[in-house]
Amino acid sequence: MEGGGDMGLVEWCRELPKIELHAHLNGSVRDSTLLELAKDLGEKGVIAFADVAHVIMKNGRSLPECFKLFDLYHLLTTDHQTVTRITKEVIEDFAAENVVYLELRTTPKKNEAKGMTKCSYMKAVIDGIRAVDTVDVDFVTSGTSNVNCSEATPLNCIGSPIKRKKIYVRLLLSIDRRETTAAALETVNLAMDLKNFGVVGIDLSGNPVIGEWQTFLPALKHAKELGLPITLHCGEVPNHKEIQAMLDICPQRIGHACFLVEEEWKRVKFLKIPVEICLTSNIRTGRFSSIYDHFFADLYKAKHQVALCTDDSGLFSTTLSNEFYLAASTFGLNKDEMFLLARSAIQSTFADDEVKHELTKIYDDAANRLII
Ligand SMILES: CNc1ncnc2c1ncn2[C@@H]1O[C@H](COP(=O)(O)O)[C@@H](O)[C@H]1O
Ligand SMILES: [Zn+2]
Repeated sequence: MEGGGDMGLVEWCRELPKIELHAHLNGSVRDSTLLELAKDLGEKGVIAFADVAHVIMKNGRSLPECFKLFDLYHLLTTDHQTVTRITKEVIEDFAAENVVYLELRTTPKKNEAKGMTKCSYMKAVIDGIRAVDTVDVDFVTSGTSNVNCSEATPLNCIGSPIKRKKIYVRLLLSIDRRETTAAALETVNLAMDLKNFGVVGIDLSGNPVIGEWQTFLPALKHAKELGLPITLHCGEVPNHKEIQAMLDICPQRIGHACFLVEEEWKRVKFLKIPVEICLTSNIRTGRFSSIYDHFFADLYKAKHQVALCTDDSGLFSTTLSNEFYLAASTFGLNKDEMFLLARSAIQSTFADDEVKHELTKIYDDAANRLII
């Protein structure tokens, strides 16, 4: 290791300014919060707390188990007040790990029983961003917005604008693979309405064995036409027809890419599509029996643009610092290389040039401390 003084690798990975590009809001909730929420619902007789607590604390989950768990998470978290709370906590947790730029993704949800629309869900998320108090947040990209949403409080009336910069938070709106074309289109239109509230793109996620590509395609095409960047959960299962179709629309990034075969990798490399890599998630869900088999090393050697990410830091009990440590210790990267890897994610963000410039300055400042 060349720099960073006597700092041990764990501490160094934590100190390193990091950029998180693939984090699902509900997958990033603290276990302690989930347990507290489950206890509340248990006392109200809505769920059996003992069964739920056991599931929340379990380690190592298959991909189908993860999606069952998300249904439970959503039962616990999907009311306005709780959405606001978890958003606040998740941002504070990322900031505590020295994440300097967070692209947080979430699926806007309708829940008639709670009087929730996709728009009011997002308003609750935005309230959560504004409620962060352990760090300063750069979030609002512009002062006003035309939100065609029938909320009592228009989004452009929520609280005061920008605080002093510390962590940049931007949002991606996720389309869940269970959704209809109409619901997916609604999400894209909402993203467009919220561009002035930190929304920078669209994600496609959810259980990869559910849903047809043709269902999402009109919404993704619409996003493209509107100039909204897209990232896709691509190749989480070996569905090669869908992988081809996904690459055909040239997304700005892809996530996971676990089951891509050589021809598909050739296309990803040719198209220079950055890949969001979630090591712990891929191992925990059983895609790779050993981390040494992970394709990270191949992409890294090929100098293909990659970003280390957590996916679901709560669900998989990880942090972005831990993901960097894992990469360094497994693939033998030194501190200089890790620093450049972290910094290189700037180009893959969906942020505007001004933010990219600010992030570059953050890394320039940190370089003296961490690698010289
Ligand atoms: C394990 N790998 C994964 N693959 C695919 N989709 C995933 C995922 N992890 C999370 N999600 C998606 O994110 C939602 C939870 O956050 P939000 O409710 O949107 O905040 C899940 O319901 C799923 O649709
Ligand atoms: Zn994901």
